[in-house]
Amino acid sequence: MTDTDRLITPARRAEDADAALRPKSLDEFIGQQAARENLRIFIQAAKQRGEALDHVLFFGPPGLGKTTLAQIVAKEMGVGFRATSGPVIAKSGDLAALLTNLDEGDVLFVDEIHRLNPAVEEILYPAMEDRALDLMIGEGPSARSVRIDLPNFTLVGATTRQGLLTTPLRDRFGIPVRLQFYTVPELELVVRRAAGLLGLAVTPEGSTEIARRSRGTPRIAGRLLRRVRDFANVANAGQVDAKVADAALNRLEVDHLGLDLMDRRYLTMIADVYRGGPVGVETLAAGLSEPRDTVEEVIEPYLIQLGLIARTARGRCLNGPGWKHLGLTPPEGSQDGLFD
Ligand SMILES: Nc1ncnc2c1ncn2[C@@H]1O[C@H](COP(=O)(O)OP(=O)(O)OP(=O)(O)O)[C@@H](O)[C@H]1O
Ligand SMILES: [Mg+2]
Repeated sequence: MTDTDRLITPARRAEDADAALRPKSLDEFIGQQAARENLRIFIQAAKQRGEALDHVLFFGPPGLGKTTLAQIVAKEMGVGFRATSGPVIAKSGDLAALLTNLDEGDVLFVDEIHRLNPAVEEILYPAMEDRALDLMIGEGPSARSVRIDLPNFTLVGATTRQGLLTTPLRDRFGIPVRLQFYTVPELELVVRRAAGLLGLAVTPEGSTEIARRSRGTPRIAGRLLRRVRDFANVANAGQVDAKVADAALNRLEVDHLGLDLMDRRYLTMIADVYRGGPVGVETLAAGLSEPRDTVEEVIEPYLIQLGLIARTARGRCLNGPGWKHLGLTPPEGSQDGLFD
């Protein structure tokens, strides 16, 4: 099983008919209250001054709403939205073409901005700072640089790996926004809103059950809701209540915390093979046959959020709640007590 095969992966999957469920305005956007309130003020101020919004960087785990917010920023500013992504921009010329084709005030959205190649990134610095493009014309001794003015634009970057951004790039974003995992009550609202859009009847207990198992992630909430709907339809259940949701999610092997087989393999490996740790992430990744990135970006953040494991300088450790979730008791002398 690779990560993208998992029902509960936060990564995009083909089945995520994202467009239909995507909130279209700041008012419609659920949760991330601090980020939302700040954005609202910055947008209002920029509009009052008749300026483009300062450059915005959204960072945080997959599926929390970075792309959605980027689109909302453009909508709320009343400007055009152009989207691209780090790995797609191969040459500096590609970026130059994108930038010179922007209209005044436009949002240029660069997804996975930590994956820009360094030559392309160089072009971005003067573009962000002075809204200008420095192009080299000719080669050798006769080469000269010409400066082309760009329209005022807003760069909106998104990344799951803020730590991989170079400092000069990170420093050029006036508005850095960290997205947080959603609380269960927030995810209940996400589920109810999505159910409304899908024309599906869900009881409050049904939405709680789905929300609790959605790993703090609206993308997963939407996906689980669609799967639960399939079970409900086939079972001729008039509405999704806690029982219908629970039965469906158990069948899908998503447990009551939202963990699946991969998470349990990860936890079990630390418990059984490494007596609760500490164990290095490389070792765990090798044992699970998963890339280290997947382990760090996809599997661990939610387990840490739940307090089941801890990342320490010496490696990963299973915490008390982690042992408990597996139905095991920590061996004598394990690291457990430290992280309870
Ligand atoms: N605040 C929210 N309220 C309701 N639905 C949301 C919210 N945030 C995200 N969603 C839903 O979750 C889906 C995933 O969001 P989005 O694509 O913006 O995540 P992302 O952070 O860009 O993920 P990735 O890192 O994979 O690009 C959206 O299609 C949307 O339906
Ligand atoms: Mg995205």
